[in-house]
Amino acid sequence: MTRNGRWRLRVRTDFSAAHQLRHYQGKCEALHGHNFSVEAEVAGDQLDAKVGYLMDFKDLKNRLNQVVDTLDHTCLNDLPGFSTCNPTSEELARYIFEALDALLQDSPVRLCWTMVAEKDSSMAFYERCDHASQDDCRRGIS
Ligand SMILES: Nc1nc2c(c(=O)[nH]1)N=C([C@H](O)[C@H](O)COP(=O)(O)OP(=O)(O)OP(=O)(O)O)CN2
Ligand SMILES: [Zn+2]
Repeated sequence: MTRNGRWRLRVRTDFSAAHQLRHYQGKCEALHGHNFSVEAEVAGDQLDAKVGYLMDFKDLKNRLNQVVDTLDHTCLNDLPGFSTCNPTSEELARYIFEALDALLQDSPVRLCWTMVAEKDSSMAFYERCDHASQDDCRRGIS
């Protein structure tokens, strides 16, 4: 059967960490902590023929948690990934995107975006931006 649609899956997790924003003019320049929320969304157009899912939510969340575990209960500024850039929500979303994207190479889905929020009212997204259409966030489509 020919289909025009595709599926997207989104998973959510969180971590706690300390950070300070160098060059920030204000209280965030001092060391402080957040309970960060993290989301990741993937897309694909092939369901597993037997189970009828794109990818097991559990598997996707495990891979996201593998990345997030490298940040949990750390001082983010001390991590190698943030030696030259501030651990802002923006940089954290990019870091998580790149690490998770690598972990999804053997999977049937393509990572679309990641999101990091310090609180419910402020969040940063990092999304794929390559030659393929932004909208065609799936493998094999150019
Ligand atoms: N674009 C971004 N802006 C800010 C970031 C960031 O990562 N990206 N980060 C911070 C600090 O981490 C700061 O700790 C944020 O604290 P917060 O309590 O949210 O700041 P406010 O005092 O402005 O919060 P209220 O909503 O007023 O309570 C700052 N900006
Ligand atoms: Zn902060």
